[in-house]
Amino acid sequence: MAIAIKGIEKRFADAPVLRGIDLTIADGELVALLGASGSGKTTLLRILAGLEWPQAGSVTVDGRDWLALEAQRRRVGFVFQHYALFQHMSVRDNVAFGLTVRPRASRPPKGEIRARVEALLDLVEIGHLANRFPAQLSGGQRQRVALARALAIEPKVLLLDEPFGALDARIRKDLRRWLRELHDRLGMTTIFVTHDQDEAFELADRVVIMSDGRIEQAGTPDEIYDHPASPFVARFLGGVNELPAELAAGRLVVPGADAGAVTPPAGTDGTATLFVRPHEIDLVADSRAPARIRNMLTSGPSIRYDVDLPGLATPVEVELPREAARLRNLRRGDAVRLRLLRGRVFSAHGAPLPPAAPSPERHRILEAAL
Ligand SMILES: Nc1ncnc2c1ncn2[C@@H]1O[C@H](COP(=O)(O)OP(=O)(O)OP(=O)(O)O)[C@@H](O)[C@H]1O
Repeated sequence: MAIAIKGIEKRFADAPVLRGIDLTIADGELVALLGASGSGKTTLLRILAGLEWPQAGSVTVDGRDWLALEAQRRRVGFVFQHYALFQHMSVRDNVAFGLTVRPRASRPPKGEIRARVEALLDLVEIGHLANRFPAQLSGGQRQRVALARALAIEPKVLLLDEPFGALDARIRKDLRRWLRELHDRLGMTTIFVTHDQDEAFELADRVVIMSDGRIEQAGTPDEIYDHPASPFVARFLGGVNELPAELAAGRLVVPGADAGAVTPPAGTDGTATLFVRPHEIDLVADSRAPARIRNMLTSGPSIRYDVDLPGLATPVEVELPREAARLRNLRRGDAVRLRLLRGRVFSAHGAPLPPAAPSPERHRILEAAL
């Protein structure tokens, strides 16, 4: 089902929680809502589920006005972080619940319910646990039961609110992969809320970054990683250096660093900020350079350097692959030139500046660095 959300506004006792949400989700898409606590993710999900109503805006699903439909008629599967399984019911009965409580006219016959539940338990790989009770299951197993229960009504849209939030990191990773495969097999439109950036980027076709009731950016993981739309998104993704820069006559100047490889943005001259990730910087020993290595530490397959650049309060973080670091043979206290290989430029008032066409100089520098 394709979902079109337009101009959704929601206030709780005059406190705005959603401030004009516009989002279109394609049929069969897997979308992650990612954002800090309180940014409105759960509220948006609850509006889609029919558990909350907005003060303004519309939601249409395959062209149908969803806000006019009661929750039960939306055919939505919903899984919360704190999966409320019925403790007194077996796994089998929990999964069958949504079907057995249907009005007689739309309730499938008993035999069909049984067959559907067996098939679902197999699908989520817990057929052998059908007779157990929730208290006899691990967290990951309970989560699978909750998903099977949500899938039993053959939802057209699956909404997951931090579905793996309460589980430990390793199980989360396994369940992530499993959920992606399940989604691809069943092909329904799925929206899930998460705090976890890795989870959103690994699992979703598209990630929607929310902040303070607004969508900051919606895009594929690559689009968001490579082209953050605002300093907020660039910072939210984390692990980025912010270097003061100047744009002058089509050139990007970063004091104390060599920015020749960064595509200078087209736009007006003036002050800007370059957002550059640690692995997008190379270091070259240069006794005349103003930057100094303050610290270095081994971090798995790479070496991380803290580099002091005059005028900057915090050191610039640089990450080189081990082999490159060995060739550079740098030590603490060495003077180095920072060669910026890539980066995103935002003007002083925060707007991203569109990149200009790649220059031959950029190609030359990038080739030399690789
Ligand atoms: N029923 C309610 N009554 C009043 N305020 C509410 C209600 N539900 C949510 N809020 C407020 O709305 C804001 C957004 O909450 P929401 O749960 O949508 O955020 P979230 O992004 O999902 O956060 P989290 O990641 O912590 O779950 C919060 O400030 C919250 O306190």
